[in-house]
Amino acid sequence: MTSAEGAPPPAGDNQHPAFELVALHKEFGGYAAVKRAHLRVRPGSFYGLVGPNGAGKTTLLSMAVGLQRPDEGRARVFGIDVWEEPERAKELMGVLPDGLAMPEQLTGRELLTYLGRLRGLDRDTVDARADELLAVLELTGDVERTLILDYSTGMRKKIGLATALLHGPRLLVLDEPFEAVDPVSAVVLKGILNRFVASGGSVVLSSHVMALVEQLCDTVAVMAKGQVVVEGPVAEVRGGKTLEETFVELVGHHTGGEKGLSWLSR
Ligand SMILES: Nc1ncnc2c1ncn2[C@@H]1O[C@H](COP(=O)(O)OP(=O)(O)OP(=O)(O)O)[C@@H](O)[C@H]1O
Repeated sequence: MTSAEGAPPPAGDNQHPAFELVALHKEFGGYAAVKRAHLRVRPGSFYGLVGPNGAGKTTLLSMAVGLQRPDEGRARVFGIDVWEEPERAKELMGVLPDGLAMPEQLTGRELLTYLGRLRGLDRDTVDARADELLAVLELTGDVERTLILDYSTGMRKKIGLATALLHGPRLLVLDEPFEAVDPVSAVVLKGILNRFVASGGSVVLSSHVMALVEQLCDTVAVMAKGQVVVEGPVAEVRGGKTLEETFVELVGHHTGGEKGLSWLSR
């Protein structure tokens, strides 16, 4: 639903969910990777999406942000339909997809300048924001001359986060933002995300690190086999245990760790 005038909701308008996924469904060759999944993220929420390998998290998030067309279902950002009004939705959203393809022959600064200009920011604004983002994410000094081609995986995550933040979105959708990021940089990233939420932004992130989700997020959804099996405030979902214990109880069914691989025994 959009406002009567068709204009984007004003920055402080919290009458819509920040992110609303309705019955999103995707099959690959008859295999349902995501099965009519629902999510609702309230404005100002720090929302964690967890699930075992292959649960469907990346497929769900990539449909939700407009990168992969769903077979069925809807995705809305502050009431704006991602598939019907992609440009308006993208103004409101900053996205860090999994395995982001980047222009490899650019430096980090060139990438930010290029994307900033593409998104309609004036040159001075782009330069000022790029300066700040590169400094905060420790991508300055010698790194400034490094092409993205030669970036490490963690550096790619950081420049990816910078591109997601550059246009000042209200919602961040981040697929495994902490993967391969060193502990010092992780503290910096957490600080940035916490500040973003404290100033009224909303964050949805997927992660395999339960301690991190427990530490950062107020709400969590657990996905398994293409479905959201539990969703709620982290404290409620944990129910007195650690999130990791709850997660393993909900989706863990492996016992093979103690048997087999006998050739590894000394
Ligand atoms: N393009 C594709 N073609 C065929 N199958 C796919 C494709 N993309 C995803 N899948 C399948 O869909 C399922 C969900 O994959 P997805 O990457 O969404 O899971 P995930 O929860 O993000 O996993 P992980 O935690 O390992 O990153 C998997 O079985 C995967 O093999």
